[in-house]
Amino acid sequence: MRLIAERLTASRGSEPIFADLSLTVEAGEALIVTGPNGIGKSTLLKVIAGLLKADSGIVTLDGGPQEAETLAEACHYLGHRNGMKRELTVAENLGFWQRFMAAPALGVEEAADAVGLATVLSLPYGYLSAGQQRRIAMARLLVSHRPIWILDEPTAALDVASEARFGGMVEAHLRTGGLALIATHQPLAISTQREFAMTPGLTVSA
Ligand SMILES: Nc1ncnc2c1ncn2[C@@H]1O[C@H](COP(=O)(O)OP(=O)(O)OP(=O)(O)O)[C@@H](O)[C@H]1O
Repeated sequence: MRLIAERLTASRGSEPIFADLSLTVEAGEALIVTGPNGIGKSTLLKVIAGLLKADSGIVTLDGGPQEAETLAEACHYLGHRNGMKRELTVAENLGFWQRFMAAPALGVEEAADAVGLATVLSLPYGYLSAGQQRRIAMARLLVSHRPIWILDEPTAALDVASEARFGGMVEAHLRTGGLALIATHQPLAISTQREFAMTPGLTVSA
């Protein structure tokens, strides 16, 4: 499996953000997108996930799962927001995502346990601390199977132990043939990674 973005050009409003940007991510690999605030990392991830339309260029998945008709169906996207309802319990939130995404993988309890939070399942999500909320958002990646993980600053708000646990989660995902595209300002504990540095000046490739 290979994720290929070719000559992507994107803008927000009337503002050009990047042009002719190309990258490839292979199965088993994490591509880490870095660069200063406002350079366009989140925009790039949203375009690749199919959440924003590019002005031009194409994103393709070579050798992806046959059941996925679109790239969006083959990926988990975790943005700055966690995508959880504050009033629902942690278990209800994870259960919702498991049903919504289909392709169930770990059970809700197992996924919460994998992020070290098996004890908070019956609490309203809104009661959790910022770091705990982010960890439960990561558990969402485990309750259904998607071969592509697109993650925007996933470790913001995490403590050191949780950063290490996150690195282990991504490595396990890569070992089973998945791939990851991750925007971050922080070093990540992932051994199989390659950096894609976005710099001022609009044409880049990786
Ligand atoms: N909804 C929007 N409408 C208009 N402009 C936007 C919108 N969202 C982002 N932008 C602009 O697009 C540019 C790129 O933003 P983006 O969030 O992709 O950057 P980033 O590299 O992810 O930044 P950061 O490191 O701060 O998260 C910024 O100049 C930002 O102001």
